Amino acid sequence: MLVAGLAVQVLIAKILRLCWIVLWRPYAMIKSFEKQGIRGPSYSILHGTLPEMKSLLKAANETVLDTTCNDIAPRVQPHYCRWSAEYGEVFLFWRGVQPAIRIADPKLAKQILSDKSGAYAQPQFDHRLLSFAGNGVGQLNGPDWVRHRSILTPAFTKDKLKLMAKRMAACTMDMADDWKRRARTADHHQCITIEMSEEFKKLTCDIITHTAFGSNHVEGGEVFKAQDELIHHCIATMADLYIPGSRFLPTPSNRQMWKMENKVNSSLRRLIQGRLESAQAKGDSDGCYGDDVLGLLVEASKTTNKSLKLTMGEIIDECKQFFFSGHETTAKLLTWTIFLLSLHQEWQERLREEVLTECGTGTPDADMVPKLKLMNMVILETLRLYCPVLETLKETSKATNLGDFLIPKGVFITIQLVQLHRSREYWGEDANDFNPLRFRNGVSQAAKHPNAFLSFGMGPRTCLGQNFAMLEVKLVLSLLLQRFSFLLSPEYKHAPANYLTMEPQYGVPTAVKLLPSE
Ligand code: HEM
Repeated sequence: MLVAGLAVQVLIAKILRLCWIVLWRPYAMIKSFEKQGIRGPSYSILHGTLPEMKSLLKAANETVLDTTCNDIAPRVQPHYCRWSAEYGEVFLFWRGVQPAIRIADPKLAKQILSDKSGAYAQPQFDHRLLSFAGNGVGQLNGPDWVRHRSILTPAFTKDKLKLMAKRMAACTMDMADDWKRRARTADHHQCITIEMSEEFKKLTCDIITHTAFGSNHVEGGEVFKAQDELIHHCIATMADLYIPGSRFLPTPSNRQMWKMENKVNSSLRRLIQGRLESAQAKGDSDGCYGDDVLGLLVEASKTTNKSLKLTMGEIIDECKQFFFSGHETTAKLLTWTIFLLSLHQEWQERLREEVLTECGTGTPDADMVPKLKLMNMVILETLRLYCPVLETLKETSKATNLGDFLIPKGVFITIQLVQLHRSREYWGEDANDFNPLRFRNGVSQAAKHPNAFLSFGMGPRTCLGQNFAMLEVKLVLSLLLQRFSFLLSPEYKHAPANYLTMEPQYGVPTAVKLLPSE
Protein backbone atom coordinates (compact mmCIF):
# COMPACT_ATOMS: atom_id res chain seq x y z
CA MET A 1 0.00 0.00 0.00
CA LEU A 2 2.82 2.32 1.00
CA VAL A 3 4.71 1.63 -2.25
CA ALA A 4 1.54 2.07 -4.31
CA GLY A 5 0.81 5.34 -2.49
CA LEU A 6 4.32 6.61 -3.18
CA ALA A 7 4.08 5.59 -6.83
CA VAL A 8 0.81 7.53 -7.19
CA GLN A 9 2.42 10.58 -5.58
CA VAL A 10 5.41 10.41 -7.95
CA LEU A 11 3.06 10.01 -10.91
CA ILE A 12 0.97 13.00 -9.85
CA ALA A 13 4.13 15.07 -9.38
CA LYS A 14 5.32 14.10 -12.88
CA ILE A 15 1.94 14.96 -14.44
CA LEU A 16 1.88 18.32 -12.66
CA ARG A 17 5.42 19.07 -13.83
CA LEU A 18 4.48 18.16 -17.39
CA CYS A 19 1.41 20.44 -17.20
CA TRP A 20 3.65 23.20 -15.89
CA ILE A 21 6.14 22.80 -18.77
CA VAL A 22 3.61 22.31 -21.54
CA LEU A 23 0.75 24.60 -20.45
CA TRP A 24 1.26 26.85 -17.46
CA ARG A 25 4.81 28.08 -18.14
CA PRO A 26 4.07 29.03 -21.79
CA TYR A 27 0.86 30.79 -20.71
CA ALA A 28 2.62 32.74 -17.94
CA MET A 29 5.58 33.52 -20.18
CA ILE A 30 3.35 34.84 -23.01
CA LYS A 31 1.46 37.08 -20.55
CA SER A 32 4.68 38.39 -18.99
CA PHE A 33 6.18 39.22 -22.40
CA GLU A 34 2.91 40.79 -23.64
CA LYS A 35 3.03 43.23 -20.73
CA GLN A 36 6.43 44.38 -22.03
CA GLY A 37 5.16 44.74 -25.60
CA ILE A 38 6.82 41.54 -26.87
CA ARG A 39 4.43 39.39 -28.89
CA GLY A 40 4.85 36.51 -31.29
CA PRO A 41 3.26 33.66 -33.23
CA SER A 42 0.79 31.45 -31.33
CA TYR A 43 2.13 28.66 -29.16
CA SER A 44 0.79 25.22 -30.00
CA ILE A 45 0.98 22.64 -27.22
CA LEU A 46 4.25 20.67 -27.19
CA HIS A 47 5.21 21.79 -30.72
CA GLY A 48 5.43 25.53 -30.00
CA THR A 49 5.97 27.36 -33.27
CA LEU A 50 7.94 24.55 -34.96
CA PRO A 51 5.13 23.53 -37.38
CA GLU A 52 4.85 27.07 -38.84
CA MET A 53 8.63 27.36 -39.00
CA LYS A 54 8.95 24.02 -40.79
CA SER A 55 6.27 24.80 -43.38
CA LEU A 56 7.75 28.27 -44.10
CA LEU A 57 11.23 26.72 -44.49
CA LYS A 58 9.89 23.98 -46.76
CA ALA A 59 8.22 26.56 -49.04
CA ALA A 60 11.33 28.77 -49.06
CA ASN A 61 13.55 25.81 -49.96
CA GLU A 62 11.56 25.34 -53.14
CA THR A 63 12.37 28.84 -54.41
CA VAL A 64 15.40 29.95 -56.42
CA LEU A 65 16.68 33.54 -56.20
CA ASP A 66 18.10 35.74 -58.88
CA THR A 67 21.86 35.11 -58.93
CA THR A 68 22.68 38.72 -58.09
CA CYS A 69 20.24 38.89 -55.18
CA ASN A 70 21.95 39.17 -51.79
CA ASP A 71 18.67 39.72 -49.96
CA ILE A 72 18.65 36.13 -48.75
CA ALA A 73 16.99 36.39 -45.31
CA PRO A 74 13.49 35.50 -46.66
CA ARG A 75 14.95 32.30 -48.09
CA VAL A 76 17.24 31.15 -45.28
CA GLN A 77 15.12 32.26 -42.32
CA PRO A 78 11.63 32.92 -43.70
CA HIS A 79 10.03 32.38 -40.27
CA TYR A 80 12.03 35.21 -38.69
CA CYS A 81 11.17 37.52 -41.61
CA ARG A 82 7.44 36.71 -41.34
CA TRP A 83 7.37 37.12 -37.56
CA SER A 84 9.43 40.32 -37.43
CA ALA A 85 7.15 41.90 -40.06
CA GLU A 86 4.11 40.95 -37.98
CA TYR A 87 5.30 41.38 -34.39
CA GLY A 88 8.22 43.81 -34.55
CA GLU A 89 11.99 43.65 -34.12
CA VAL A 90 11.93 41.68 -30.86
CA PHE A 91 9.46 38.79 -30.77
CA LEU A 92 8.73 35.62 -28.84
CA PHE A 93 8.65 32.19 -30.49
CA TRP A 94 8.83 28.58 -29.32
CA ARG A 95 11.27 25.78 -30.10
CA GLY A 96 8.84 23.13 -28.90
CA VAL A 97 8.20 24.04 -25.26
CA GLN A 98 11.36 26.15 -25.13
CA PRO A 99 10.65 29.91 -25.21
CA ALA A 100 12.98 32.02 -27.37
CA ILE A 101 13.20 35.64 -28.32
CA ARG A 102 14.85 36.94 -31.44
CA ILE A 103 16.87 40.13 -31.62
CA ALA A 104 18.79 41.75 -34.46
CA ASP A 105 19.93 44.95 -32.77
CA PRO A 106 23.66 45.62 -32.26
CA LYS A 107 23.18 47.40 -28.94
CA LEU A 108 21.29 44.47 -27.42
CA ALA A 109 23.71 42.00 -29.06
CA LYS A 110 26.64 43.83 -27.49
CA GLN A 111 25.00 43.77 -24.06
CA ILE A 112 24.50 39.99 -24.33
CA LEU A 113 27.84 39.02 -25.83
CA SER A 114 30.03 41.23 -23.65
CA ASP A 115 28.34 40.08 -20.43
CA LYS A 116 30.75 38.46 -17.99
CA SER A 117 28.32 37.69 -15.18
CA GLY A 118 27.12 34.42 -16.71
CA ALA A 119 23.57 35.77 -17.15
CA TYR A 120 23.64 34.77 -20.84
CA ALA A 121 24.89 31.19 -20.85
CA GLN A 122 25.50 28.72 -23.65
CA PRO A 123 22.23 26.81 -24.02
CA GLN A 124 22.18 23.16 -23.03
CA PHE A 125 21.45 21.52 -26.37
CA ASP A 126 19.73 18.22 -26.89
CA HIS A 127 21.77 15.06 -27.08
CA ARG A 128 21.78 14.94 -30.89
CA LEU A 129 23.94 18.03 -31.13
CA LEU A 130 26.29 17.02 -28.34
CA SER A 131 26.85 13.56 -29.84
CA PHE A 132 28.32 14.99 -33.01
CA ALA A 133 29.59 18.41 -31.99
CA GLY A 134 31.11 17.24 -28.71
CA ASN A 135 30.46 18.75 -25.29
CA GLY A 136 33.51 20.97 -25.72
CA VAL A 137 34.46 24.57 -25.00
CA GLY A 138 31.65 26.02 -27.15
CA GLN A 139 28.98 24.26 -25.09
CA LEU A 140 30.41 24.62 -21.59
CA ASN A 141 29.67 27.25 -18.96
CA GLY A 142 31.26 28.49 -15.71
CA PRO A 143 34.57 27.14 -14.39
CA ASP A 144 34.61 24.24 -16.89
CA TRP A 145 34.46 26.70 -19.77
CA VAL A 146 37.27 28.82 -18.22
CA ARG A 147 39.46 25.70 -17.86
CA HIS A 148 38.85 24.46 -21.42
CA ARG A 149 39.28 27.92 -22.98
CA SER A 150 42.63 28.42 -21.14
CA ILE A 151 43.88 25.05 -22.37
CA LEU A 152 42.83 25.61 -25.98
CA THR A 153 43.84 29.27 -26.40
CA PRO A 154 47.58 28.44 -26.81
CA ALA A 155 46.68 26.29 -29.84
CA PHE A 156 46.07 29.52 -31.78
CA THR A 157 49.12 31.65 -30.88
CA LYS A 158 51.02 33.38 -33.71
CA ASP A 159 53.80 30.77 -33.69
CA LYS A 160 51.37 27.85 -33.77
CA LEU A 161 49.46 29.49 -36.63
CA LYS A 162 52.70 29.93 -38.58
CA LEU A 163 53.32 26.21 -38.31
CA MET A 164 49.74 25.47 -39.30
CA ALA A 165 50.08 27.80 -42.33
CA LYS A 166 52.60 25.40 -43.84
CA ARG A 167 50.19 22.48 -43.47
CA MET A 168 47.34 24.57 -44.87
CA ALA A 169 49.37 25.53 -47.94
CA ALA A 170 50.51 21.93 -48.52
CA CYS A 171 46.92 20.60 -48.43
CA THR A 172 45.79 23.37 -50.82
CA MET A 173 48.64 22.61 -53.22
CA ASP A 174 47.48 18.96 -53.37
CA MET A 175 44.01 20.13 -54.38
CA ALA A 176 45.35 22.72 -56.86
CA ASP A 177 47.64 20.11 -58.47
CA ASP A 178 44.65 17.83 -58.95
CA TRP A 179 42.64 20.68 -60.58
CA LYS A 180 45.66 21.46 -62.78
CA ARG A 181 45.94 17.85 -63.98
CA ARG A 182 42.24 17.80 -64.77
CA ALA A 183 42.36 21.17 -66.55
CA ARG A 184 45.37 20.15 -68.66
CA THR A 185 43.59 17.05 -69.93
CA ALA A 186 40.27 18.88 -70.50
CA ASP A 187 39.61 19.44 -74.19
CA HIS A 188 37.71 22.66 -73.56
CA HIS A 189 40.32 25.49 -73.34
CA GLN A 190 41.76 24.02 -70.13
CA CYS A 191 38.51 24.78 -68.36
CA ILE A 192 36.76 22.39 -65.97
CA THR A 193 33.56 22.64 -63.94
CA ILE A 194 34.04 22.17 -60.21
CA GLU A 195 31.38 22.11 -57.52
CA MET A 196 33.03 24.41 -54.99
CA SER A 197 31.19 23.54 -51.77
CA GLU A 198 32.06 19.83 -51.98
CA GLU A 199 35.65 20.56 -53.01
CA PHE A 200 36.19 23.06 -50.17
CA LYS A 201 34.62 20.70 -47.70
CA LYS A 202 37.19 18.05 -48.60
CA LEU A 203 39.98 20.62 -48.41
CA THR A 204 39.00 22.05 -45.01
CA CYS A 205 38.55 18.48 -43.65
CA ASP A 206 42.05 17.72 -44.83
CA ILE A 207 43.44 20.89 -43.25
CA ILE A 208 41.68 20.43 -39.93
CA THR A 209 42.79 16.77 -39.81
CA HIS A 210 46.43 17.72 -40.40
CA THR A 211 46.35 20.53 -37.84
CA ALA A 212 44.51 18.45 -35.23
CA PHE A 213 46.38 15.17 -35.65
CA GLY A 214 49.70 16.01 -37.33
CA SER A 215 51.52 12.76 -38.02
CA ASN A 216 48.36 10.74 -37.21
CA HIS A 217 46.38 12.53 -39.90
CA VAL A 218 45.50 9.33 -41.76
CA GLU A 219 43.86 7.69 -38.73
CA GLY A 220 42.45 11.10 -37.71
CA GLY A 221 40.93 11.47 -41.17
CA GLU A 222 39.05 8.19 -40.69
CA VAL A 223 37.69 9.41 -37.34
CA PHE A 224 36.50 12.67 -38.83
CA LYS A 225 34.90 10.81 -41.74
CA ALA A 226 32.88 8.79 -39.24
CA GLN A 227 32.03 12.00 -37.36
CA ASP A 228 30.86 13.61 -40.59
CA GLU A 229 28.46 10.70 -41.15
CA LEU A 230 27.19 11.15 -37.61
CA ILE A 231 26.73 14.90 -38.20
CA HIS A 232 24.64 14.27 -41.31
CA HIS A 233 22.56 11.61 -39.63
CA CYS A 234 21.80 13.92 -36.69
CA ILE A 235 21.12 17.03 -38.77
CA ALA A 236 18.46 15.13 -40.69
CA THR A 237 16.50 14.77 -37.43
CA MET A 238 17.27 18.19 -35.90
CA ALA A 239 14.10 19.99 -37.08
CA ASP A 240 11.95 17.28 -35.47
CA LEU A 241 10.49 17.75 -32.04
CA TYR A 242 12.93 16.45 -29.41
CA ILE A 243 11.25 14.46 -26.64
CA PRO A 244 13.49 14.27 -23.56
CA GLY A 245 14.54 10.68 -22.88
CA SER A 246 13.73 9.51 -26.43
CA ARG A 247 17.44 9.07 -27.13
CA PHE A 248 17.46 5.96 -24.95
CA LEU A 249 14.84 4.16 -27.05
CA PRO A 250 16.32 1.50 -29.36
CA THR A 251 14.72 2.92 -32.54
CA PRO A 252 16.52 2.12 -35.83
CA SER A 253 17.68 5.75 -36.06
CA ASN A 254 19.02 5.76 -32.47
CA ARG A 255 20.74 2.40 -32.97
CA GLN A 256 22.52 3.73 -36.06
CA MET A 257 23.52 6.86 -34.15
CA TRP A 258 24.92 4.86 -31.21
CA LYS A 259 26.95 2.73 -33.60
CA MET A 260 28.48 5.78 -35.29
CA GLU A 261 29.08 7.54 -31.97
CA ASN A 262 30.87 4.45 -30.60
CA LYS A 263 33.07 4.28 -33.67
CA VAL A 264 34.12 7.94 -33.32
CA ASN A 265 34.70 7.71 -29.56
CA SER A 266 36.66 4.45 -29.61
CA SER A 267 38.87 5.58 -32.52
CA LEU A 268 39.66 8.84 -30.74
CA ARG A 269 40.42 6.94 -27.55
CA ARG A 270 42.88 4.74 -29.48
CA LEU A 271 44.60 7.80 -30.97
CA ILE A 272 44.98 9.44 -27.57
CA GLN A 273 46.26 6.22 -26.04
CA GLY A 274 48.77 5.92 -28.91
CA ARG A 275 50.14 9.39 -28.16
CA LEU A 276 50.54 8.61 -24.48
CA GLU A 277 52.28 5.32 -25.22
CA SER A 278 54.68 6.72 -27.79
CA ALA A 279 55.73 9.53 -25.43
CA GLN A 280 56.28 6.89 -22.73
CA ALA A 281 58.27 4.67 -25.11
CA LYS A 282 60.56 7.62 -25.84
CA GLY A 283 60.99 7.99 -22.07
CA ASP A 284 59.41 11.40 -22.40
CA SER A 285 57.33 11.50 -19.24
CA ASP A 286 57.23 15.31 -19.21
CA GLY A 287 55.58 14.85 -22.47
CA CYS A 288 56.32 15.89 -25.91
CA TYR A 289 52.98 14.68 -27.15
CA GLY A 290 53.19 16.44 -30.53
CA ASP A 291 53.01 20.03 -31.81
CA ASP A 292 49.44 19.57 -33.08
CA VAL A 293 46.14 20.20 -31.29
CA LEU A 294 45.87 16.60 -30.08
CA GLY A 295 49.34 16.90 -28.53
CA LEU A 296 48.25 20.00 -26.63
CA LEU A 297 45.13 18.26 -25.34
CA VAL A 298 46.96 15.06 -24.34
CA GLU A 299 49.53 17.16 -22.51
CA ALA A 300 46.65 18.69 -20.53
CA SER A 301 45.62 15.21 -19.39
CA LYS A 302 49.03 14.68 -17.73
CA THR A 303 49.40 17.94 -15.88
CA THR A 304 49.12 18.03 -12.10
CA ASN A 305 47.66 21.55 -12.24
CA LYS A 306 43.92 20.95 -11.70
CA SER A 307 42.90 24.21 -13.36
CA LEU A 308 44.56 23.07 -16.61
CA LYS A 309 43.75 19.36 -16.55
CA LEU A 310 41.54 17.45 -19.00
CA THR A 311 40.08 13.94 -18.67
CA MET A 312 40.06 11.41 -21.53
CA GLY A 313 36.33 12.10 -22.12
CA GLU A 314 36.98 15.84 -22.28
CA ILE A 315 39.78 15.38 -24.84
CA ILE A 316 37.43 13.32 -27.00
CA ASP A 317 34.80 16.06 -26.78
CA GLU A 318 37.32 18.77 -27.69
CA CYS A 319 38.56 16.79 -30.73
CA LYS A 320 34.98 16.46 -31.96
CA GLN A 321 34.35 20.15 -31.32
CA PHE A 322 37.52 21.20 -33.14
CA PHE A 323 36.41 19.28 -36.22
CA PHE A 324 32.80 20.43 -36.02
CA SER A 325 33.53 24.15 -35.50
CA GLY A 326 36.59 24.22 -37.69
CA HIS A 327 35.78 22.86 -41.10
CA GLU A 328 32.15 23.42 -42.21
CA THR A 329 32.27 27.13 -41.36
CA THR A 330 35.53 27.76 -43.22
CA ALA A 331 34.42 25.63 -46.19
CA LYS A 332 31.28 27.76 -46.52
CA LEU A 333 33.24 31.00 -46.26
CA LEU A 334 35.56 29.84 -49.07
CA THR A 335 32.61 28.71 -51.20
CA TRP A 336 30.70 31.99 -50.91
CA THR A 337 33.86 34.04 -51.48
CA ILE A 338 34.52 32.21 -54.75
CA PHE A 339 30.84 32.66 -55.64
CA LEU A 340 31.07 36.45 -55.12
CA LEU A 341 34.43 36.70 -56.91
CA SER A 342 32.97 34.78 -59.85
CA LEU A 343 30.09 37.25 -60.03
CA HIS A 344 32.30 40.31 -59.55
CA GLN A 345 35.10 39.71 -62.02
CA GLU A 346 36.64 43.13 -61.42
CA TRP A 347 37.22 42.19 -57.77
CA GLN A 348 38.66 38.83 -58.77
CA GLU A 349 41.17 40.65 -60.97
CA ARG A 350 42.04 43.16 -58.23
CA LEU A 351 42.69 40.38 -55.71
CA ARG A 352 44.82 38.42 -58.17
CA GLU A 353 46.93 41.52 -58.80
CA GLU A 354 47.30 42.09 -55.06
CA VAL A 355 48.39 38.48 -54.46
CA LEU A 356 50.94 38.62 -57.29
CA THR A 357 52.31 41.95 -56.00
CA GLU A 358 52.56 40.92 -52.35
CA CYS A 359 53.39 37.21 -52.64
CA GLY A 360 54.69 36.77 -56.19
CA THR A 361 54.11 33.36 -57.71
CA GLY A 362 55.67 31.39 -54.84
CA THR A 363 53.83 29.78 -51.93
CA PRO A 364 52.43 32.51 -49.65
CA ASP A 365 53.18 32.20 -45.94
CA ALA A 366 51.71 33.54 -42.70
CA ASP A 367 53.92 36.69 -42.84
CA MET A 368 52.63 37.72 -46.27
CA VAL A 369 48.97 37.36 -45.39
CA PRO A 370 48.58 40.64 -43.37
CA LYS A 371 49.61 42.57 -46.51
CA LEU A 372 46.54 41.38 -48.43
CA LYS A 373 44.31 44.36 -47.59
CA LEU A 374 41.81 44.05 -50.45
CA MET A 375 41.45 40.34 -49.84
CA ASN A 376 40.68 41.05 -46.19
CA MET A 377 37.88 43.44 -47.24
CA VAL A 378 36.40 40.91 -49.68
CA ILE A 379 36.37 38.18 -47.03
CA LEU A 380 34.73 40.48 -44.48
CA GLU A 381 32.09 41.47 -47.02
CA THR A 382 31.43 37.79 -47.74
CA LEU A 383 31.14 37.12 -44.01
CA ARG A 384 28.64 39.96 -43.78
CA LEU A 385 26.42 38.88 -46.66
CA TYR A 386 26.78 35.08 -46.42
CA CYS A 387 27.73 34.56 -42.76
CA PRO A 388 28.44 30.83 -42.29
CA VAL A 389 26.93 30.97 -38.78
CA LEU A 390 23.43 32.40 -39.23
CA GLU A 391 22.56 33.08 -35.60
CA THR A 392 24.15 33.04 -32.16
CA LEU A 393 22.19 31.50 -29.35
CA LYS A 394 22.30 32.17 -25.58
CA GLU A 395 20.09 31.19 -22.64
CA THR A 396 19.30 33.37 -19.63
CA SER A 397 20.59 31.67 -16.49
CA LYS A 398 18.56 34.04 -14.26
CA ALA A 399 15.98 36.83 -14.71
CA THR A 400 17.93 39.51 -16.53
CA ASN A 401 17.46 43.06 -17.79
CA LEU A 402 18.12 43.33 -21.51
CA GLY A 403 17.75 46.90 -22.76
CA ASP A 404 14.28 47.90 -21.47
CA PHE A 405 13.07 44.30 -21.16
CA LEU A 406 13.09 41.89 -18.25
CA ILE A 407 13.85 38.42 -19.59
CA PRO A 408 12.93 35.55 -17.26
CA LYS A 409 15.31 32.69 -16.51
CA GLY A 410 15.50 29.86 -19.06
CA VAL A 411 14.67 31.85 -22.21
CA PHE A 412 16.75 31.37 -25.37
CA ILE A 413 17.89 34.57 -27.07
CA THR A 414 18.82 34.26 -30.69
CA ILE A 415 20.88 37.02 -32.30
CA GLN A 416 19.93 36.84 -35.98
CA LEU A 417 23.16 37.71 -37.78
CA VAL A 418 21.66 37.47 -41.29
CA GLN A 419 19.29 40.36 -40.47
CA LEU A 420 21.75 42.34 -38.34
CA HIS A 421 24.29 42.27 -41.17
CA ARG A 422 21.89 43.80 -43.69
CA SER A 423 20.03 46.30 -41.53
CA ARG A 424 19.63 49.50 -43.58
CA GLU A 425 19.64 51.51 -40.35
CA TYR A 426 23.27 50.52 -39.71
CA TRP A 427 24.66 49.60 -43.13
CA GLY A 428 22.90 52.22 -45.26
CA GLU A 429 20.75 51.95 -48.37
CA ASP A 430 23.23 49.64 -50.13
CA ALA A 431 23.10 47.07 -47.28
CA ASN A 432 22.32 44.25 -49.70
CA ASP A 433 25.03 45.19 -52.22
CA PHE A 434 28.46 43.60 -52.44
CA ASN A 435 30.76 46.50 -51.58
CA PRO A 436 34.02 45.35 -49.93
CA LEU A 437 35.27 48.94 -49.68
CA ARG A 438 32.89 49.59 -46.81
CA PHE A 439 35.51 47.75 -44.72
CA ARG A 440 38.43 49.95 -45.84
CA ASN A 441 38.72 51.57 -42.39
CA GLY A 442 38.27 48.32 -40.49
CA VAL A 443 35.32 46.41 -39.08
CA SER A 444 34.36 48.89 -36.36
CA GLN A 445 34.06 51.75 -38.89
CA ALA A 446 32.17 49.82 -41.58
CA ALA A 447 28.68 50.43 -40.19
CA LYS A 448 26.96 53.05 -38.03
CA HIS A 449 27.41 50.80 -34.99
CA PRO A 450 30.76 49.07 -34.26
CA ASN A 451 28.99 45.81 -33.41
CA ALA A 452 26.72 45.55 -36.45
CA PHE A 453 29.13 42.89 -37.77
CA LEU A 454 29.22 39.79 -35.60
CA SER A 455 30.25 36.89 -37.83
CA PHE A 456 32.71 35.65 -35.21
CA GLY A 457 30.70 36.85 -32.21
CA MET A 458 32.40 39.18 -29.70
CA GLY A 459 33.34 39.41 -26.03
CA PRO A 460 34.59 36.57 -23.85
CA ARG A 461 33.11 33.84 -26.06
CA THR A 462 34.33 35.24 -29.34
CA CYS A 463 35.28 32.56 -31.88
CA LEU A 464 38.45 30.83 -30.74
CA GLY A 465 39.38 29.86 -34.29
CA GLN A 466 38.88 33.27 -35.92
CA ASN A 467 42.57 33.86 -36.74
CA PHE A 468 42.94 30.26 -37.87
CA ALA A 469 39.93 30.61 -40.21
CA MET A 470 41.03 33.97 -41.65
CA LEU A 471 44.58 32.70 -42.23
CA GLU A 472 43.31 29.53 -43.87
CA VAL A 473 40.88 31.33 -46.19
CA LYS A 474 43.50 33.89 -47.24
CA LEU A 475 46.14 31.25 -47.96
CA VAL A 476 43.74 29.06 -49.94
CA LEU A 477 42.43 32.01 -51.99
CA SER A 478 45.95 33.31 -52.69
CA LEU A 479 47.14 29.93 -53.93
CA LEU A 480 44.08 29.51 -56.13
CA LEU A 481 44.07 33.04 -57.57
CA GLN A 482 47.75 32.62 -58.53
CA ARG A 483 46.78 29.66 -60.73
CA PHE A 484 43.13 29.78 -61.81
CA SER A 485 40.31 32.08 -62.89
CA PHE A 486 36.70 31.50 -61.82
CA LEU A 487 33.34 32.05 -63.51
CA LEU A 488 29.91 30.83 -62.35
CA SER A 489 28.65 27.87 -64.36
CA PRO A 490 25.34 28.41 -66.24
CA GLU A 491 23.95 25.48 -64.18
CA TYR A 492 24.28 27.48 -60.94
CA LYS A 493 21.01 27.99 -59.01
CA HIS A 494 21.12 30.69 -56.32
CA ALA A 495 19.64 28.97 -53.28
CA PRO A 496 21.40 29.74 -49.97
CA ALA A 497 19.90 27.54 -47.26
CA ASN A 498 20.15 27.10 -43.51
CA TYR A 499 21.69 23.69 -42.95
CA LEU A 500 23.31 24.45 -39.61
CA THR A 501 25.69 26.66 -41.61
CA MET A 502 24.87 28.81 -44.67
CA GLU A 503 24.83 26.21 -47.41
CA PRO A 504 24.32 26.56 -51.18
CA GLN A 505 21.38 24.16 -51.60
CA TYR A 506 22.42 23.07 -55.09
CA GLY A 507 26.14 23.64 -54.69
CA VAL A 508 28.23 26.21 -56.55
CA PRO A 509 29.24 24.71 -59.90
CA THR A 510 32.02 26.93 -61.19
CA ALA A 511 33.99 27.07 -64.43
CA VAL A 512 37.65 26.94 -63.37
CA LYS A 513 40.25 27.89 -65.94
CA LEU A 514 44.01 27.49 -65.75
CA LEU A 515 45.74 30.89 -66.11
CA PRO A 516 47.99 31.27 -69.20
CA SER A 517 51.03 31.62 -66.90
CA GLU A 518 50.44 28.05 -65.70
C1 HEM B 1 34.47 31.26 -41.09
C2 HEM B 1 34.72 30.52 -40.07
C3 HEM B 1 34.10 30.65 -38.70
C4 HEM B 1 33.02 31.38 -38.26
C5 HEM B 1 32.12 32.30 -39.09
C6 HEM B 1 32.89 31.14 -36.85
C7 HEM B 1 31.93 31.71 -36.05
C8 HEM B 1 31.79 31.48 -34.71
C9 HEM B 1 30.77 32.05 -33.88
C10 HEM B 1 29.67 32.99 -34.35
C11 HEM B 1 30.97 31.60 -32.61
C12 HEM B 1 30.06 31.78 -31.43
C13 HEM B 1 30.29 32.91 -30.56
C14 HEM B 1 29.26 32.89 -29.44
O1 HEM B 1 28.61 31.87 -29.15
O2 HEM B 1 29.08 33.94 -28.85
C15 HEM B 1 32.13 30.71 -32.64
C16 HEM B 1 32.62 30.06 -31.55
C17 HEM B 1 33.66 29.15 -31.61
N1 HEM B 1 34.43 28.85 -32.72
FE1 HEM B 1 34.22 29.63 -34.56
N2 HEM B 1 33.86 30.26 -36.46
C18 HEM B 1 34.63 29.94 -37.55
C19 HEM B 1 35.73 29.10 -37.59
C20 HEM B 1 36.23 28.41 -36.52
C21 HEM B 1 37.39 27.55 -36.56
C22 HEM B 1 38.24 27.30 -37.81
C23 HEM B 1 37.52 27.03 -35.32
C24 HEM B 1 38.55 26.07 -34.80
C25 HEM B 1 39.57 25.63 -35.46
C26 HEM B 1 36.48 27.58 -34.49
C27 HEM B 1 36.29 27.31 -33.15
C28 HEM B 1 35.34 27.90 -32.36
C29 HEM B 1 35.18 27.58 -30.95
C30 HEM B 1 35.99 26.56 -30.17
C31 HEM B 1 34.14 28.38 -30.48
C32 HEM B 1 33.58 28.41 -29.06
C33 HEM B 1 34.26 29.50 -28.26
C34 HEM B 1 33.73 29.61 -26.84
O3 HEM B 1 32.55 29.36 -26.60
O4 HEM B 1 34.54 29.95 -25.96
N3 HEM B 1 35.72 28.43 -35.25
N4 HEM B 1 32.61 30.67 -33.92
